[in-house]
Amino acid sequence: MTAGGVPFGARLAEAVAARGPLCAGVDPHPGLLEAWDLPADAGGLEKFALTATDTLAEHVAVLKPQSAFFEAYGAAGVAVLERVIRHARDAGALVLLDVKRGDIGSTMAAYAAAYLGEGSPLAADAVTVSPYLGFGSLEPAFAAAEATGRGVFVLARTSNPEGAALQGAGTGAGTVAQSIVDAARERNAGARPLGNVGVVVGATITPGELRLAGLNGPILAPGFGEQGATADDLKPLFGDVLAAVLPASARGLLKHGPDPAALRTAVRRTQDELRRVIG
Ligand SMILES: O=c1ccn([C@@H]2O[C@H](COP(=O)(O)O)[C@@H](O)[C@H]2O)c(=O)[nH]1
Repeated sequence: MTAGGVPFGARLAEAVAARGPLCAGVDPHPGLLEAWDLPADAGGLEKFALTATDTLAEHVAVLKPQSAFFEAYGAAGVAVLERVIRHARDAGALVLLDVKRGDIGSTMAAYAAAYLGEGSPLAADAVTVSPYLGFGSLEPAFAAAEATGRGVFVLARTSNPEGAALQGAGTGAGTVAQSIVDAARERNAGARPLGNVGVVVGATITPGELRLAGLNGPILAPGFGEQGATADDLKPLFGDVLAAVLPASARGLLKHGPDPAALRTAVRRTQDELRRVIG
């Protein structure tokens, strides 16, 4: 166990208690770079990502860089991502790297080493993973997370409308999405205060689609903000497990930049809205 010897679930609970549940996305969209009057090159990416990180990270429990927008600039983009991870952690935020990786076990072990391995330049506090090759294929990521005090968020029912047909498809035990939640619940059994296997459930989905009670793990809820979900949607959707929810917003915050004061105001306003419903 590394990361100070404290498991991810405990570190997350402490961060949320101190800073609230908002997960701020750092998504350097080309459209946002343009809106911030920055060039669509590695220099523009660096200015955007570090301004966003240095402004937001000290105010939120979790910062979620979207790897795709960094990878788009090749090695220079990945170098910026490494700096974003370091800056965010130095500011006291937990870093949830949104990479959505998933592969056969032997390859998954290499992804786990890259994103969850102690000393890796891209190691974050947690990553998103895709269970499309089977929940069990993610075992190397679960093992690495357990060994290093990090977390894994498994896609269950995503926020995009195209996810519904596949993830809502029935199996003997219910839907595909439900089977992912149930498998995560098993892995988190007995952990206190929260296990280190989270699920991704979009804040945009219909209430009642999933049974989340007893998950005993964190729930990343993207779709909050620019994709249309609001703070008032959270209670009907997550009910008794609301305290474990991390509502995630990227564009909804970042569109207020590049002025750091305006970004901070947007974060505070969003945190106040969440406090009203989550407490
Ligand atoms: O179900 C999912 C899983 C991940 N995402 C990611 O979250 C952000 C959302 O950005 P917004 O600007 O707040 O819409 C983005 O990085 C997605 O890849 C998601 O939206 N839905």
